[in-house]
Amino acid sequence: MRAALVGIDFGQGDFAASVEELQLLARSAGADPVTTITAKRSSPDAAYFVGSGKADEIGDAVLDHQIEIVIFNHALSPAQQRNLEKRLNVRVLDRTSLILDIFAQRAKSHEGKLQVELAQLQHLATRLIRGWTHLERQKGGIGLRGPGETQLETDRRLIGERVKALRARLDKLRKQHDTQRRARGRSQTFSVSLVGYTNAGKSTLFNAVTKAGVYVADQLFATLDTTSRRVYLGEDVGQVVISDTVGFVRELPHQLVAAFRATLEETIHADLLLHVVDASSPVRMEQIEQVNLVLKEIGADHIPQILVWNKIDAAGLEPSIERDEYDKISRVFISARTGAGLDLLRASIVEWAQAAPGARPPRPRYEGEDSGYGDDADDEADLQDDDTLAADDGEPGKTPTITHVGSH
Ligand SMILES: Nc1nc2c(ncn2[C@@H]2O[C@H](COP(=O)(O)OP(=O)(O)OP(=O)(O)O)[C@@H](O)[C@H]2O)c(=O)[nH]1
Ligand SMILES: [Mg+2]
Repeated sequence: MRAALVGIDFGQGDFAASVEELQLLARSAGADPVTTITAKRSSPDAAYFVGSGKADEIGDAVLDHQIEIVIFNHALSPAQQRNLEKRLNVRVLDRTSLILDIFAQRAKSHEGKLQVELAQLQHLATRLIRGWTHLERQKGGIGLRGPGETQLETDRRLIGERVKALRARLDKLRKQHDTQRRARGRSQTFSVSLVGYTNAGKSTLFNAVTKAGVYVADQLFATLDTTSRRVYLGEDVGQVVISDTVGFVRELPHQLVAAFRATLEETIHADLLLHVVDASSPVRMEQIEQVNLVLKEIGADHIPQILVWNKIDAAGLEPSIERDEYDKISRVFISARTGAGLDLLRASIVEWAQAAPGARPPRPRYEGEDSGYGDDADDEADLQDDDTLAADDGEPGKTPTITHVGSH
């Protein structure tokens, strides 16, 4: 789908990087960005977000390039979106809707799909004006409208009912997960969660560590569900559980953060976070900050972190480890792609696992077992197949054991 991108520079942050990110977001959603229109403003225009001269310029671009969709790098009010669609005669999408759309395409687990639908409906409910008949058609239409209801009232009621039903189902799933987690909590496997900005290289690192073959792509939000594997880290600590998670992004729609709290539950209950950073990105510091904001929002900011500076091959850095005695954060410089520095990272995880309260006595080592990362098929044996935690419907034998040992 041929798309025109619109980014307005309000003089905050790295504007070029944010436009570049919008291009990647648009491509991730399956759009083909053929032109990008930018402007500088001090504040958004109430009616069109951009000024009317700029709106005309966008209109010309729509005609010149046979644009089918215009994507704004900002949150638009329902009125702005409507006004723009009328003036440009083409579909207009804002940043929130774009991200919701990508999530909708990527969601694989039952729970993930419910979460995305809930977020989409909540977003839609705020911009429901009239003539929205999607749900009605789905349900069969005629006979659905209550007596004396307008179309708008019917739509509102249908959305409200669906939101309620989705919430109830997600609540039930969450309770199941809690029960499972409590049951698993008795055995004390140290758990590690990979977190970080989208595209930082979390899944690549997860694969390098576990050889799991998780989907890696130069796309935003390639991973939506939480996947976990056991990894043997040597005699001293035995097995740990490592989880790969959904990436974070600047201005992650609020509904999505809330909706994915359940998916991120493994993160909230982890003993240690590996905060993966794209060391080659010019906006890495801003990304670290954004990730920490989301961690705070989901209640995971108390968990100790190792900052994993990834992609050192692209950044021209050497593998190394830095310890900050003051803020207790270690920084490990690695390349998930080339494997450089993975030994340092491993040593760092082992250190944390050993220091954890309730660190368990080591599991006996099997004959011929290698202490390297997931080198031994046996390490993954009981988690090999379908061990996506988010989609886990309760097979205790197959699920990793998670212990919440609190902050260190
Ligand atoms: N040069 C270089 N590229 C890397 C490295 N690690 C990952 N990449 C690339 O970065 C891109 C994103 O990698 P992913 O592992 O999918 O990133 P992610 O953090 O899981 O992304 P989401 O799941 O979308 O949040 C891919 O094109 C990887 O090949 C690295 O160490 N060096
Ligand atoms: Mg990923």
